[in-house]
Amino acid sequence: MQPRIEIQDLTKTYSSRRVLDSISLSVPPGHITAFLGPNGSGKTTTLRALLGLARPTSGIALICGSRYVDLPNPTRTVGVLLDNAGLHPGRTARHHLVIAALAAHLPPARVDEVLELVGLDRDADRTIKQFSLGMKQRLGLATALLGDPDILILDEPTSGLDPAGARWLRTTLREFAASGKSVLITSHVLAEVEQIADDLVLIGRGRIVASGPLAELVHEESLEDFYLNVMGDDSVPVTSGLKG
Ligand SMILES: Nc1ncnc2c1ncn2[C@@H]1O[C@H](COP(=O)(O)OP(=O)(O)OP(=O)(O)O)[C@@H](O)[C@H]1O
Repeated sequence: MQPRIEIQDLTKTYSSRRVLDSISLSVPPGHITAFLGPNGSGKTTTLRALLGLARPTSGIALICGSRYVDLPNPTRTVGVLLDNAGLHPGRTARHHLVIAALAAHLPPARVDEVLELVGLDRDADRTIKQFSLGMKQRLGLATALLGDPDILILDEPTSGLDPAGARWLRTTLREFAASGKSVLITSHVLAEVEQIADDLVLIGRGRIVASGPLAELVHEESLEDFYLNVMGDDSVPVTSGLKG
């Protein structure tokens, strides 16, 4: 079966600094893959390369066998939550989603559906500048779900979500995967990841350091213990260490 997401030997350098070093990973249908690693290890850069937002120095990054830019209906294929930089503070949530739906040739009725799905229906007509971090995150998720895609690519989706929101997201992603759809998610909240991920890919300083099914990689210990063991010194920021 063709992987929904396939990255092979992806390398990215910024001004001769190699931030991704021959990254490979794949996400099959029906799987939730968690892409984990310390701050600055290369997760967002990998997602940006996959989404055509950063040009790979070498290697390939494909969605359903195509580069993102070559997908005929990107919004219907893949829903993306990267950061919430695209949210205009003066627009209402509904206005933001209507514009996104029009741009993607999606039926406007879908806007009310996703507002309800993420629990923002009662706040739909408030401006985004009045939104809390978690509400912006819910709106970002609503935007990702607009096209009813087969794939979700979510960069730290739980950040800012309250416990009810985090539980809603877990349930939504599990149902999404159970229906044969695929998720690639980054997160630093390992207790959340432990509850939903099928597969893990760990990256440290631009290199894959472990990958495989969660159930095969993590046995007796917690995911946090596994992660910290695998990462070793890579999990400690280079500049840390207060001198006493
Ligand atoms: N546009 C850029 N120009 C130069 N360096 C960059 C650029 N974007 C990212 N980097 C560098 O690439 C490395 C990987 O960054 P990236 O944002 O991918 O990390 P991350 O794993 O997503 O981190 P975090 O967990 O903090 O979000 C970092 O050293 C970062 O400084």
